[in-house]
Amino acid sequence: MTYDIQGLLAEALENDFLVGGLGLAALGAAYGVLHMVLGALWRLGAARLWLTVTLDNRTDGFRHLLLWLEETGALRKSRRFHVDRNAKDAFAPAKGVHWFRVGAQLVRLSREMSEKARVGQSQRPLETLSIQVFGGRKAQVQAWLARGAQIAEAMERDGPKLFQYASSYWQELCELPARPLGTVLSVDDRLERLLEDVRWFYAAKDWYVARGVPWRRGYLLYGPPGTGKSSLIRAVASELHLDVATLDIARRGLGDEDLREAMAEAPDRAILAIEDIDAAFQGRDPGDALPGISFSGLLNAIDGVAAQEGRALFMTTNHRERLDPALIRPGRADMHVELGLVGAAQAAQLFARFYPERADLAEPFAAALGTKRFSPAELQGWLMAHMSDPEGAARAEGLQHAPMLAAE
Ligand SMILES: Nc1ncnc2c1ncn2[C@@H]1O[C@H](COP(=O)(O)OP(=O)(O)OP(=O)(O)O)[C@@H](O)[C@H]1O
Repeated sequence: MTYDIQGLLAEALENDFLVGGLGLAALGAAYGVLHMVLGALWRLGAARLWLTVTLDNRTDGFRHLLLWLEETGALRKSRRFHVDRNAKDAFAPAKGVHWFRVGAQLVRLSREMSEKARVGQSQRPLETLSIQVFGGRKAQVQAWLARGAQIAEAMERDGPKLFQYASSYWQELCELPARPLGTVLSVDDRLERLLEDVRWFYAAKDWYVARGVPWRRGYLLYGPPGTGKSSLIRAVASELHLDVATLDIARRGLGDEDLREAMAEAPDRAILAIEDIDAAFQGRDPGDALPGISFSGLLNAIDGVAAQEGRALFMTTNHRERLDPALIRPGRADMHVELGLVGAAQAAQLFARFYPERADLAEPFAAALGTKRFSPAELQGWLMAHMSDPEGAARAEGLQHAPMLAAE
C-alpha cells in the first residue's frame, strides 16, 4: 500500500500539468491570504489615519457641512454640482465622490442619495454625506460644522449683529435691521462697486496667499456728516451676511494695548469699523503720547489686524484732509469712497421711498430743490418732519432748516 502511494506520488510529480496546477492553487491561496492580511492592515490603518464623519439630511450638521464647504471654496475645481436649497448659492457637491484639500490635508467627500428612503414631511430622499479627513481630528470637523452653523444662523437672521468693544471684551449690543444697499443714496454706482470689492475680498483668500500678501483689506469712507458712512457699513454687512464690530477709539480709558487686543479679538465674520477716526487725534500731534491711544499705537493695531485672516476694516471720517497720510495709505486703507451731498435726483428717490402712495409728488419735490445739494440725513429729517403732509414736504419751503420747537 505504502509502495502504491509512493508510486502514485512519484508518478504524479512527473506529471507537469498536475504539478503546475498544484503550484497555481498554492499561489492562489497565498494571494488570498496576502489579500486578506493587507485588507485587514489597510482597514486598521485607514481607521487610524482617516477620520470619518457621516451625516444625513435629517440633521442640521448636513446643511452646516454644505455651507462650510461652499465658504471654503474647496470644491471650486469640481465639475459636478447638485442644485441644492441647503447651500447658500444653491450649488452643492453632486452625488458621488469628491477629493479635495483643506490646507495641506487630503479630504474625501462622498454624497449618497437614496430614492427609496424618504425623510421629512416633504418626503425628500434620504441623503448622506461622508467626509473623510486624512490625519484628521474630531475637533477639526467639529469646528467646520460650527462655522457652517454660524453661516446658517447669519442667513436666517434679518440683519447683522452689532458688537461694541466694552473695556475688555466685545459686547453684543443688538441685531440691526437688514439694510439693503439700494436704500443708501449715492450719485453714481460707487456703492455697488464697493460692495463688489468687499465681496471679492472675502472670497480671495487664495489670491492673497499666492502673492504672499496678508489677507486683509481696509476701506476709508469719507464725507460730510449725515451722508451715509455708517449706513453704508451696515448695508455692506447686511448684503454679505456679516456682523459689525465698532470701535470707539476716542473713548476715555482706551490705551494702545486695549486697542491692539480689541482689534485682534474682534468677533469672527464681523466687519471691524472705526468711526470718526480723526476724532481721537483732534488737535493732537500724531506723535503725541497723551492719555489714551497714541498714533503709532493705532497704526500698529491696524497692521496687527493683518494677523487675523480675512478681516475687512472700515474707517470713517468727516475730514479726510486732516488724516495723516500714513494712516490711509494702501495697505491700511486700500479703497477710499467718498460719500457726498446729493441733488434733486436722489432726493426724488428718497421721497418716493417715504411716500410710496404719493410717488407722483417726487418730481415736483425734485423741481422745488433745483440745483441745491443736501446731505441725505437733512432730506430724511425733512421728510420725517412731514410724515403726514406729503404736499407740504414736496413744496420744500424752508428745507435746510431743521424743524425747531422753541420754548415760549
Ligand atoms: N446716503 C444715504 N442714503 C440714505 N440715507 C442716508 C444716507 N446718508 C444718511 N442717511 C440717513 O441719515 C442718517 C444718518 O446717516 P449716517 O449715520 O449713516 O451718516 P454718517 O455719514 O455716518 O454721519 P456722521 O458722519 O455724522 O456719523 C441715517 O438715518 C441714514 O439713514
